Amino acid sequence: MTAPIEAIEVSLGERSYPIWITTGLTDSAEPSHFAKHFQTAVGDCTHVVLIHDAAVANTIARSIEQQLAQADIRITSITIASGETSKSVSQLESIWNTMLESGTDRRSVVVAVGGGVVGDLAGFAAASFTRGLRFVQVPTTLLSMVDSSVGGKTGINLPGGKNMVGSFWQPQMVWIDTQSLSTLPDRDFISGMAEVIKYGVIEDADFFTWLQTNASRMIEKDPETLRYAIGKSCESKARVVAEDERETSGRRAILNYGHTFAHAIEATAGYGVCLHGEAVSIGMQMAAHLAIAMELCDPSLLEEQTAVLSAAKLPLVWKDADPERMLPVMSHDKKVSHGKLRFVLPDRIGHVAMVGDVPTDKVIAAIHSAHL
Ligand SMILES: NC(=O)c1ccc[n+]([C@@H]2O[C@H](COP(=O)([O-])OP(=O)(O)OC[C@H]3O[C@@H](n4cnc5c(N)ncnc54)[C@H](O)[C@@H]3O)[C@@H](O)[C@H]2O)c1
Ligand SMILES: O=C(O)C(=O)C[C@@H](O)[C@H](O)[C@H](O)COP(=O)(O)O
Ligand SMILES: [Zn+2]
Repeated sequence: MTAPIEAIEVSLGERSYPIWITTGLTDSAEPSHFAKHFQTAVGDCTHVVLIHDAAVANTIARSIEQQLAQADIRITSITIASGETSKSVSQLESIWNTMLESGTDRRSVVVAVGGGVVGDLAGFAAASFTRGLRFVQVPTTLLSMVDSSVGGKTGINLPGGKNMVGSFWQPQMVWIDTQSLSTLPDRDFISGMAEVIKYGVIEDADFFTWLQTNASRMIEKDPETLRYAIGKSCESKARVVAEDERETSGRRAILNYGHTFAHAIEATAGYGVCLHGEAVSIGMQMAAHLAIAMELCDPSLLEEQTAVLSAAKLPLVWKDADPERMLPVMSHDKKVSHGKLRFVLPDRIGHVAMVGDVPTDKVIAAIHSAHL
């Protein structure tokens, strides 16, 4: 039997915070759980800007609003239209204006309720309004529970590049209630599986072995299996972020495995056409092909990765993969150093390295390898 609530610490000195993992406690008979943990994490608070995805407006966002109101906290509620196109300059400007009109001040707290889109957008609104407000993440998709709510990367997209404007801004607490996954569409759930599998390939070979048996059980949403995988993923992310909060030493860049290709797929397809996790799955395949071409790893790594991604029903190829369109977008990748692309490539399951000086013809071949 899983404990009703578990905590994982993100250890960042004075910016440390807890990730709480529960199943059903947000809506439980004793409805003060969220409010109690919220008040412990943020301290004094009389005003919350509750930024939530339209898809959860009548479920978890409403429960949280009611609990905060019962604790005598004034709420300014902002609903965000579902989908990647909301991570935009115009949506951010609209949030800033609502914050201004509603009397948001430096003691206000932003609470983000939704998937990675709302978390990244609301996090950047919190980081930028009056130069920084406290904020809390309440992730409601698998992807946001295992990845985007943890670690403090916030931001928005530009048409020519993913996450091009943003900041590192850590939350005060992450509140995961796995019960909210019951309403998540299958396609979005499966998209999140790519980031779960990523942890196995980049830094946790034992977790990868576990996924070889359990990935298919996860997509059946078996509750115990899900809780275990969410916990392992959060531990993995917290470990890496604690070692390199702002991606300065290079350690944190391992979390970008597959993303140089993935972000170019998302931008060239048009945001929202290929979901982030779908693009990460295809990008991991391209990266594994590239690692083999660079003689960094054995071809069996690609076979094992393909098997687990397939068990999770993730896509492995992209019908419109076009190097001519993708390479210019890839040149804006945040790992580019002195004008040169660098890739996170695996040398064995559970270990990756940052590799520069990759010949362009090999990159083009890797893109073609995952072209339908
Ligand atoms: N900051 C980071 O470290 C980080 C990490 C990984 C990904 N990301 C970003 O996260 C975004 C992707 O996040 P995502 O996969 O959560 O997508 P998302 O936020 O677009 O959510 C996916 C879909 O699920 C809906 N939804 C959300 N919660 C729901 C629920 N409980 N029930 C029913 N529907 C629900 C949303 O309306 C949306 O249509 C991308 O922009 C990506 O770049 C950021
Ligand atoms: O937290 C990180 O660091 C990551 O790289 C996690 C990624 O899954 C995530 O998609 C992130 O937003 C990508 O960051 P970017 O710096 O390449 O925009
Ligand atoms: Zn990602």
